[in-house]
This record gives sequence, C-alpha cells and structure tokens, in this order.
Amino acid sequence: MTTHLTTGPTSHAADHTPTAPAPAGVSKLTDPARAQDPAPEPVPEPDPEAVIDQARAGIDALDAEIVRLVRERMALSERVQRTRMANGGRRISLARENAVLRRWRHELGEPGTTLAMTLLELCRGRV
Ligand SMILES: O=C(O)C(=O)C[C@]1(C(=O)O)C=C[C@@H](O)C=C1
Repeated sequence: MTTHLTTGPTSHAADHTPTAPAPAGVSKLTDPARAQDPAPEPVPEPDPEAVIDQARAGIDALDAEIVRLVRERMALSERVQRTRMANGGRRISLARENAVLRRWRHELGEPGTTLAMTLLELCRGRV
C-alpha cells in the first residue's frame, strides 16, 4: 500500500465513495487498509438551552462591566465638576453636555441620545 498523508473520510474515496456503502464484508473493522482511519467526528446539534445560557452569562458579565464603567464615569465627572466650581465655575457645562450628546447620537442614533441623557443625569448634580 502506498503511503498517504491524509486521513479521514476522503482518503479512500477511490475505494468507497462516502455515499456508496462498502462492499459486503468489507468494513472499517474487517478491512485492514481502513483499520487505521479515525472515525469521523459526529457534529453535535447545538443545545438551544445551552446556547442561550452561555449567551446570557456573557450578557450578565457585560452588564456588570457596564455598571462598573458608569460608576467610574460618575467619579471622573464629579472630579471635573468639583474642580470647576472650586475655581469659580458652574456645576453644569451645557456646551460639554451637548458635545457628549452629539457623540452618543453619532454612535448609536437617537437611542444613544437617550442613553447619554441618562448618563448625564447620573453624573451631574452629585457635587
Ligand atoms: O465635562 C464636564 O465639564 C463635566 O462636568 C462632566 C459632565 C459629564 O458627566 O459628562 C457633567 C456635567 C456637565 O454639565 C457636563 C459634563
């Protein structure tokens, strides 16, 4: 027998095509030429509940990370506001808020504006 580099279902295509059944009495178990072939891996059907559980675990982890980032944003915002007020400025900067709103709208459309307004509500007025 010649040396072949490939393994798997196609390596003996000349002997038995995948669709044609092996001749009677010649199977992977009885044909010495095929005894070394690994059995083709069965492709498991994805379990929908497992897919959903895994995706939800990812969502929960992202939500926790987003909350952490929002809190970090609140702390930075408070620092800006405190520093501005300690130097004779106002707590609110409408020009800056408009720039923030525009950026979120550019990224996410109108719901981005709503999200940014909620963020600003969380961040401003805490000093
Ligand atoms: O960037 C500032 O000047 C801030 O004070 C921070 C911030 C914000 O949370 O984005 C909060 C209040 C201001 O009205 C504008 C923006």
